[in-house]
Amino acid sequence: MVDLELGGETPAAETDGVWLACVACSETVAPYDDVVYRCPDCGGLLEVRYAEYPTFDDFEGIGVWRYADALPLPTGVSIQEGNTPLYTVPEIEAGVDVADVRVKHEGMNPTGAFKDRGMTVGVKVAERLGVDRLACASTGNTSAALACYGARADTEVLVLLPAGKVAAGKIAQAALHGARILEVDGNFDACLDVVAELADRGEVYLLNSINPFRLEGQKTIGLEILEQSREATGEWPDRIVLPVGNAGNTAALYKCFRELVAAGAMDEAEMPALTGVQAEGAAPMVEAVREGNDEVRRWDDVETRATAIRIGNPVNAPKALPGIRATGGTAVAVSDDEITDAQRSLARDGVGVEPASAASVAGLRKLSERGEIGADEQVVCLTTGHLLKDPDAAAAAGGDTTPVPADADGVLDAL
Ligand SMILES: Cc1ncc(COP(=O)(O)O)c(C=O)c1O
Ligand SMILES: N[C@@H](CCOP(=O)(O)O)C(=O)O
Repeated sequence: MVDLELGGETPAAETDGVWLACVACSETVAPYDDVVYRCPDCGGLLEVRYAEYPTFDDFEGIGVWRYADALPLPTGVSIQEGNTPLYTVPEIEAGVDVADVRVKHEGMNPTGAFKDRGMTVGVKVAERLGVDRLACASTGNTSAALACYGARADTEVLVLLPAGKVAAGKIAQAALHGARILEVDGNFDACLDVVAELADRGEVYLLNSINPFRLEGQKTIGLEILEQSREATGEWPDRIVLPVGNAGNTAALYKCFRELVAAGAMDEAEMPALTGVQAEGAAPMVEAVREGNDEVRRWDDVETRATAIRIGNPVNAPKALPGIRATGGTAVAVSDDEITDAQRSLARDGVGVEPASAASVAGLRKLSERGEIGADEQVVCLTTGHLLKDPDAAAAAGGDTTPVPADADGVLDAL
C-alpha cells in the first residue's frame, strides 16, 4: 500500500522544516546528512516533506523561484527557468469537443525542456551535499539540462545515452555544455539501471527523476498552470494531459495538488484530472491503468518516433499511478502517426514542439473522439520539449524544400 498522505508528525530527522519520507512505508530520513535515493528500510521511493505547506499568497517573483516557499531550499543554481507561456491553440481547440484547450509550452525553458525546473533545485541540493560528479541516464533532455546546470555550477557531469536513439539537438547541447557523454549499447531503461548502480556505489550523484529533490522543481509546472489558467479563464483546469515517460511530471503534479490540499488552498475535488499519454510502442503505464494494476510491468522492447518517451520501466510509477487514479484521470496510448499529426497541428497554431510533446495533444484528440473527456471541460495540454530538440523529426514532419535558381523569375516559376 502506498502512503500518499502528507500529514503526520514532523520527525526528528528534519532540517529547516524539510525531510524525506518513503511513499511506501512512511519511514523518514534526514534530507542532507547522507545521499539517499530510496527508503533505507523498504527500498520505496522517497519524497520531500515540509513542516508547512504554502498557499498562493506566499508566492512572489517570477519563474521557478517564485515558489521558493514550496521548495526545499530558498535559492537554486538558476538560469531563469520556468514562467513558460500558456498558449491558446485555436486549430486544436476547433478539432475537439472540449470547452477550452490551452497548451503549457515547457519547451520555452532555458534548455528547451521542463527538466530545467528540476535541475535548478537538484543541482543546488548536490552543491549542499558536497558531491563532485553529477550523472544521469537520458533519452536526451535530462542530459542537456544536467550538462547546462552542471556547467553553471562548475561541476563534472556524466551522461549515459542509449546509442543511436537520442535526437541531434539534445546531444549537441550536452556536448557543448561540456558533459562527458557515454553512448550505451542498450535502451534508456538499461542506461538508468547502470547509472543507478554507479550512484549506489557512490561514484556519482544521480539526477534522474528518482531523485526526490529534482521532482520538487517540476512541481512548479502545476503551480504555474493553476495561476496562469485562473488569470486567463477565471478557473483552474479540469484536466491536465501530459506525455509520460519516466512518469516524473505526473508524480510531481500530483504532489503539487496534494500540497495545496494540505495547505487548504485547494479542495480535493478541484484537483485537475491527470491524464497520461504514451506512445503505443512504449505504453506500460497505459497498460497498468487499463488493467487496474497497482504495479507497472516493465516493457523490455520499446520503440517510438517520440524518442524522449521511449521508456519501458517508468521509475516513478508508484507515485504517478495513484495520482492518475486519485484525480479521476486516465491514460491513453497514441500511434506515432497520431503524434506527428498533432505536432503539425501545434506548429500551425504557432507552437513548435518535439514529437514526445505532441503526444499530449494526440491523446486529447483520442479521448475526445471516444467521448472520454467532457464537452464542458477546460483542458491544459503539456508540451514538454522544443521543436529544435529533434530537427530531423521536425524536418520529416514538415514540407519538402524546393531547389530554385538564383533569380527572381526562377523563384516565381517555382511557386
Ligand atoms: C520531451 C519529453 N516529454 C516527456 C517526457 C516524459 O516525462 P516524464 O518522464 O516526467 O514522464 C520526457 C522525458 O522523460 C521528455 O524528455
Ligand atoms: N525523457 C527523459 C528520460 C529520463 O527521465 P528523468 O525525468 O527520469 O530524468 C530524458 O530526457 O532523458
